Amino acid sequence: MEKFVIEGGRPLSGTVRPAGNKNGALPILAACVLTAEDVVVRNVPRIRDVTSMLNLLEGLGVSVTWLDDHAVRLNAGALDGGAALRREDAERIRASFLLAGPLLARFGRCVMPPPGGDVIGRRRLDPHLDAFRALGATLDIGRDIDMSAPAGGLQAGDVFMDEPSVMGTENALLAAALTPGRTVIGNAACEPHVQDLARMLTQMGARVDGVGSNVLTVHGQAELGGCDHTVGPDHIEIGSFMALAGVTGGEVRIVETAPDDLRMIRLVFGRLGLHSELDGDTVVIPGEQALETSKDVGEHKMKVQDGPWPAFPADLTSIAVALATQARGSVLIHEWMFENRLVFTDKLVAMGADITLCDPHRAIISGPSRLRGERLSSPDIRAGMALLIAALCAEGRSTIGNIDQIDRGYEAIDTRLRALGADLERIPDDVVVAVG
Ligand SMILES: CC(=O)N[C@H]1[C@@H](OP(=O)(O)OP(=O)(O)OC[C@H]2O[C@@H](n3ccc(=O)[nH]c3=O)[C@H](O)[C@@H]2O)O[C@H](CO)[C@@H](O)[C@@H]1O
Ligand SMILES: C=C(OP(=O)(O)O)C(=O)O
Repeated sequence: MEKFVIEGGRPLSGTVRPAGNKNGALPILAACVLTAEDVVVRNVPRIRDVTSMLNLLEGLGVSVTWLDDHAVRLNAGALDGGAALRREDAERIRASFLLAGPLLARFGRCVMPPPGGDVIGRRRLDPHLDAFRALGATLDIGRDIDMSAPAGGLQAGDVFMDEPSVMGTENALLAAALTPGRTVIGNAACEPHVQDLARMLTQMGARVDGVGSNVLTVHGQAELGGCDHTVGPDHIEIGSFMALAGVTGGEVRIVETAPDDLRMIRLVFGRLGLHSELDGDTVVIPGEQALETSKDVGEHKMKVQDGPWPAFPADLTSIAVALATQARGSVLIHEWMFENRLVFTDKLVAMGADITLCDPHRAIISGPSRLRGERLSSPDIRAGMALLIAALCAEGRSTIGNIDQIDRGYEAIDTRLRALGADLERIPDDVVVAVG
């Protein structure tokens, strides 16, 4: 195990290119199981969750060949449906469950161990299972979930999600793509990564209409072909770099973004006082901004609430909390999706932040606070990044343990932050370091 040692208080400045979207790459890699032909995926982020997904695929018999640092060729031609998912790999990531749709559609049966992922509250699988049932599957639910398609395979049909679950929609898309006929997915999620997967499936031969909306129509095929697909930029990582620039005060340029995916993030961060500009597809965060939260009409306290796309992303609420600690004024942050995501704010309080946790879903942050270096540990990917942001703007030295969590979703974050001027080192966990 390793930890980060951070000397805070330095402005970060320079240019950074976002990695490919973690939550896009995972379903896109899983989609290779749908075809016996080669699938080439480019702009793959080199993060732990991707390694876990590739281990799972290799365990099933998929051949995995790296073409360069970020491009991988996958071939699932040798699969016959006989191999089981390795339990320890499946339990490592939430996205392991994304293999259910492709396996069920191609082989008519799969046995899924419980998936892993961030422990940030209750995480339902019901929308996934409802979708498979709507396509004709029968399920035997124990600790593992054993799913079978009817004789002759899944049947195209009408799927209506009980909530716009991101991975639930992706699993429905993956299964429907290899199910001949027209499947309509209603109340679908439409995050950028869901859109990216739909575009890839279209390239493989299953046309998906309605991409970007909450009704997707999939024209599934009995066979799908290979493709060459490039994963889109990670808007959550871009939001994280924006907040980092804002709290440390340097000018940062984030190149090769998808500006349309950043509208809500720029709007909400703008209301937290963080001004950003677009220069083509580059996001520019000017340096030395005096952050100040705006008020709603009538002098009411500003509120940030996440929601399904195109609302503010749940995965950026922890980052928004860290940003708000440095803004003059106060803001209510309401993370209504996940029960435990705001629990980490006690660590920011220990650093000197003024945060009142009203209940597990709502926190009031008043700022600006002078943060001090602390001994910290990362409970999940985004809280880990929020703590890193806080440590980089704090006075003195901090350490952050359990950084496997950060490495799950952010590629070579220490190297990339050092290139922006951060004083940050990765050292073995058992080396004792004074903080403060
Ligand atoms: C690998 C991956 O892609 N993970 C992402 C995916 O997880 P995942 O696909 O698991 O998340 P879901 O969209 O299924 O649901 C998230 C949670 O919010 C609840 N919920 C969700 C939507 C809704 O309208 N009502 C509701 O109550 C669900 O019950 C669940 O507890 O989407 C989440 C929500 O954007 C992100 O935080 C995760 O990073
Ligand atoms: C919650 C997240 O990931 P996962 O769904 O993979 O646990 C995240 O990316 O913030």
